[in-house]
Amino acid sequence: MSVHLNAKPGQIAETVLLPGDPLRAKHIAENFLENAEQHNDVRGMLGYTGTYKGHRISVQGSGMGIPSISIYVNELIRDYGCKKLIRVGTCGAYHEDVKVRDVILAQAASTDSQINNIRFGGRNFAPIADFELLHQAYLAAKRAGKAVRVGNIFSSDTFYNDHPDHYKIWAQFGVLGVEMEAAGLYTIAAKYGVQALTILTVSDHLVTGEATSSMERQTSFNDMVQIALEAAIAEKE
Ligand SMILES: O=P(O)(O)O[C@H]1O[C@H](CO)[C@@H](O)[C@H]1O
Ligand SMILES: O=c1cc[nH]c(=O)[nH]1
Repeated sequence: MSVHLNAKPGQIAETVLLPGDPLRAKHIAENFLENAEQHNDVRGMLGYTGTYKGHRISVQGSGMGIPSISIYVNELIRDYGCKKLIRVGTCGAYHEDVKVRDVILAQAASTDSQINNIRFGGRNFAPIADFELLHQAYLAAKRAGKAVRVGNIFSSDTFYNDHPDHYKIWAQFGVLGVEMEAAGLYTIAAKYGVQALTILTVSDHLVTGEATSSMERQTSFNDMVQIALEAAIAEKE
């Protein structure tokens, strides 16, 4: 047990998929894992553990924003010994050639969060994905014939921004889209020397205004989950 997880010792696998939405965790457990059992219900942040192709995998809701995912990632690593953390989230796209429902592998995460500014005394840390996981996710996508984009994304502290045009400077520097957690996940994984990756499905578009429904964000985007699971179980090359 930890402060925000009531799983018993050993109930959470070393590999954990992390959707922000706890109901997406339930959807993944019910549709992708075998013999899935719920391991967490604290604060309704559902978590499950089952198997995928014979490998033990957990899926744990992480909530929205860097403060929330940081709580779960700290406890998963420190209290449950988790070693491979793959966020499966949604994002807004910054470029016209990145389409709604496209999948993005987040190679790095820029941010406006002040957490790392405080942590590193005003100097900049570059939060990056684990290369092996990124590589395996890319290969898994290729094998499945799914096109993916790989690049920098923006982990924002706000969903509703008072300066909606601010995204354009990130777009100009090649950042593919916006979500709210990856920079926190990558930083904490680096601190503890564990593997982390963020895989995102584009749920809405800042340029075109196109958007998916909240139900689709909860229950679909299966390509991303498949890629995450295949990357999670891939043997190191
Ligand atoms: O769909 P999830 O994984 O929650 O990710 C995105 O969706 C939420 C905002 O709607 C934020 O958490 C953002 O990062
Ligand atoms: O954080 C997010 C997630 C999806 N879409 C956005 O615009 N922002």
